[in-house]
Amino acid sequence: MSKLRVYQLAKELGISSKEVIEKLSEFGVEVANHMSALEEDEANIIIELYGVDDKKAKKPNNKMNHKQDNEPVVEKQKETIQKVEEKKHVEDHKLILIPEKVTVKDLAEKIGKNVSEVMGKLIALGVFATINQEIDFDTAELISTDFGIAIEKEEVKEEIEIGLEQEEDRPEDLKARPPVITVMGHVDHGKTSLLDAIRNTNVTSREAGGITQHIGASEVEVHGNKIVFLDTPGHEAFTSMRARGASITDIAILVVAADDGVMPQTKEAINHAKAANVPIIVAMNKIDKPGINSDRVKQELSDHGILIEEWGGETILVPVSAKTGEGIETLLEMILLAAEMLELKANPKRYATGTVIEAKLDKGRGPVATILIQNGTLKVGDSVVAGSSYGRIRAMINDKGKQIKKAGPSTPVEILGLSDAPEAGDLFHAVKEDKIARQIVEKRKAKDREENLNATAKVTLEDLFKHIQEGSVKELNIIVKADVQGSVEAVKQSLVKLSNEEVKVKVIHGGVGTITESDIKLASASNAIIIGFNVRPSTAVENLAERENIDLRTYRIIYEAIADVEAAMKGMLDPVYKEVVLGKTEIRATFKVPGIGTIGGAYVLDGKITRNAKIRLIRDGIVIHEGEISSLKRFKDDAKEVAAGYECGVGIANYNDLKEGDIVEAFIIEEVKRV
Ligand SMILES: Nc1nc2c(ncn2[C@@H]2O[C@H](COP(=O)(O)OP(=O)(O)OP(=O)(O)O)[C@@H](O)[C@H]2O)c(=O)[nH]1
Repeated sequence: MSKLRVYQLAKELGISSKEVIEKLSEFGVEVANHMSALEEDEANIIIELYGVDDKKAKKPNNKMNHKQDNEPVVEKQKETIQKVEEKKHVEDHKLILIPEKVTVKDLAEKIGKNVSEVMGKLIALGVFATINQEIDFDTAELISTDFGIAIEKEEVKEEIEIGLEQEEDRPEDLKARPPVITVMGHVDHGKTSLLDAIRNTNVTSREAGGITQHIGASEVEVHGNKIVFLDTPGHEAFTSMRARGASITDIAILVVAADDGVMPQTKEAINHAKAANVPIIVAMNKIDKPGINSDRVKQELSDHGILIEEWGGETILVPVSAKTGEGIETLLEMILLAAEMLELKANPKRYATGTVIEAKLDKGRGPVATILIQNGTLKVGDSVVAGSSYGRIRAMINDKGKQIKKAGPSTPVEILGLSDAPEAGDLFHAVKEDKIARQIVEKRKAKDREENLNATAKVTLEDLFKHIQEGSVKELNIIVKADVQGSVEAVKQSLVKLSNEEVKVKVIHGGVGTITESDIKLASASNAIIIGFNVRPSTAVENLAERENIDLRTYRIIYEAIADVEAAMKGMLDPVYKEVVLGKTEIRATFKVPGIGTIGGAYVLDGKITRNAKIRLIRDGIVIHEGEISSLKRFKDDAKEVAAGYECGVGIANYNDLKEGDIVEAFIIEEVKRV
């Protein structure tokens, strides 16, 4: 007699595979999944527990032992079982939520481990963090997984999203929902053909021949159970959508052509599905082709961490042919079984939430979006928000092209009535009233604008040529600041003359004085670079420029600035050397030392000053001298370097006009390794 599989036994007894697996586990029998084959005595445990003569019993009966005098023993056993079940239930449902950043201490506490254990794992990863140091979620997840503990990222609710906060679902409101499937695999392995074949098995005679609306997802029905398939290529669903925080797939079908085996995109698909923690079912396609070697495919899968059930692993592999239809029925059944194990549930009673799968601007119908409802029920007339668009549902169309009035969890629907087309991966929410929807979107748009302004890729002389070639830069905006008006004018004129057919050089602002915060802001808003002559920005301004990614260059000689810009435009900029500022030191007193000259009593404000550094003397933001250090002392002793927060005596070679309040900027010249 062939061995009974878990799901077959479960079906026999009218209970779920999950229940069988759990019961077996209580009796010390661990099985991988519903496909696992059971030994006779293992199956007997369950059969005895649920009763052979009462096949459809939903609850364990106490006919384990038919002798009346053993009744108390049976009762006791049940009580044991019950306790284990309760404990397991609590453990299963306790979600450990960890924020994007977490201190080592908090992580240890949350996952119930000693700080030293957590640190040990961190060190093994090459991360030397202190107890109060923050680590990111990915690292926290690696460590927790290592302990065998699953954690989830705590979503931070932003103030602007308050209108979307909803109460937690009550357990009694949760109802089973259909699984949502993504098909992944290497190019030409048959993803599209497989989806078509699946849809074709499912076309009812009424629909056959009718025009099926393409809405980016479709529902098929197998033995009265629904399965939702997304058309989005699996990779996209896993990369762009995941990057935007959307997780829409319950199970991934990995299509592997039997005649081709595991290929680069197959590997990628495996990695994506694993990273997203989505179970995989392998559809070994094209089995109708002659001379295929399925063992080779299985071996290759195993080499990439996918061990199939037949080889003692957990992954189900179904041989199929999208061409002949062979195996499609089994594949669908396996999807349903896997879905059963996941116990997918949602609450149809709440406002709908979901994810945008596709969206476009339709000439006749306006913005049209296909959304997958993941929780709640969406009704025509509901006020909704999706990304930065909002509106009221004017009409809903299902995947069969039929207008519907409402749609529950795991339903893909096309919706009309949004203000603009949202983006794929945008989250979708129905809200109480139009006003809330509009407010949320206004706030989101304002935030986007602010972020965009900050995130615009800024032009630099280094990458100017690349931008010119790509055609993305047609104008080079420059801000010129100099110590005297004459220099400003001279630089402006020389720069403007550099304009050529591809790019026009524009000096959008020029002025006398040091480089200020408002220069940086202007550069940021107009994507300009800043050139300074004999002027230096303060540390605060320098930091701002760095934060805003502004290319800020300072020169002593006009010709050098012009030459740099010219070279950059031709793609020949070759800054073999670059200046690295070490730190700034303030002169707080001056002393005349006979035979040596003026020495400044100084305080190192930031960074450091070193004996061998070059220096620049800055007074009121203007460079008045550039040269070298002649002496650097701490008290009476010569010092090699003095760090921030310390006092020192500084002498400048061939320069005696030191004044209180002068800034000595120390720098070195480093060679730039060109990429
Ligand atoms: N013999 C045979 N050919 C198949 C089968 N499934 C797909 N094909 C063929 O394989 C080729 C690729 O199939 P597609 O469905 O376009 O593959 P895909 O993975 O969707 O390809 P991309 O969308 O380009 O990534 C087509 O020529 C199909 O006719 C099958 O089961 N048997």
